[in-house]
Amino acid sequence: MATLSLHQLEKSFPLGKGRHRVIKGIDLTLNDNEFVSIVGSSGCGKSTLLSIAAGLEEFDAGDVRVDGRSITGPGIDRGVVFQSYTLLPWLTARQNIEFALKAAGTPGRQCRDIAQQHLELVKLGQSGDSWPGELSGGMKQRVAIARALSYRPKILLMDEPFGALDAMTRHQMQQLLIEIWEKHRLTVMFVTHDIEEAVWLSDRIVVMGQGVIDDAFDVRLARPRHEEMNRDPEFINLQHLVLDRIRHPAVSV
Ligand SMILES: Nc1ncnc2c1ncn2[C@@H]1O[C@H](COP(=O)(O)OP(=O)(O)OP(=O)(O)O)[C@@H](O)[C@H]1O
Repeated sequence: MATLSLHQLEKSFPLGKGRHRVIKGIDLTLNDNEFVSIVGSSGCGKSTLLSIAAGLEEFDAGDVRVDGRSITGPGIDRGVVFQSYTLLPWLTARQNIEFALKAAGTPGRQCRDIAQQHLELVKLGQSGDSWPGELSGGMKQRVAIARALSYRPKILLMDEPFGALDAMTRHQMQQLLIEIWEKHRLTVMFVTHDIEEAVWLSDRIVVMGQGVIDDAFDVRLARPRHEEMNRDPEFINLQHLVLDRIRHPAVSV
């Protein structure tokens, strides 16, 4: 069970002599095991919202709850993956995961086994001794996902995780993510600029306007999803609806 709920969230940054209100009273709940993508034009506040949910960014007012409990900072109930790989270059792939496990309080003797299990989960079972500099972008991002999942969070927060990857690798990573999501019953918040990716992956797509939730669309395509689905009229129609909403916001702010 893992629900993530944001209530009346407010966030502003200093700007000149005043403040720039970036999140304006957002209410959003991600249900247990739900895959929710957040899309919206550049600068509308997607990353800020995700960072607040991760506990990495403070907020001015409102409440963030995991299973009903207010959070005040990062926690092992939430795993986070960013676009930049954020691996420590002086540690091997396995050591990067072990480092996170130790920080999460896992007894030292268990760390190696858990790290190996998670390398296998992301199909890098043979690459544990590689240095980040020896890995491709897709492999680095798989290590970052393994690391985020290693301490068994029920919520995964991902900010443009595949944005830096080529189309083929990106597609492989999307498939891997869906496999992991189905196996581990995760609740996922996924920020992306790619509407096709959002439709392909999600149960629900939330469109942000400037600091607000502008609209939301349920994705009613059957699972498991497969490549040919992007020719399905429902898939294409939904892509157009989402794009249209980004271009023509419903909520004026
Ligand atoms: N640390 C900060 N200090 C000041 N302003 C910030 C800070 N972080 C974000 N902002 C501002 O907050 C607004 C929202 O930024 P945010 O990165 O959340 O948007 P985004 O929707 O994720 O954008 P993009 O799609 O381009 O990544 C922007 O106007 C940005 O300039």
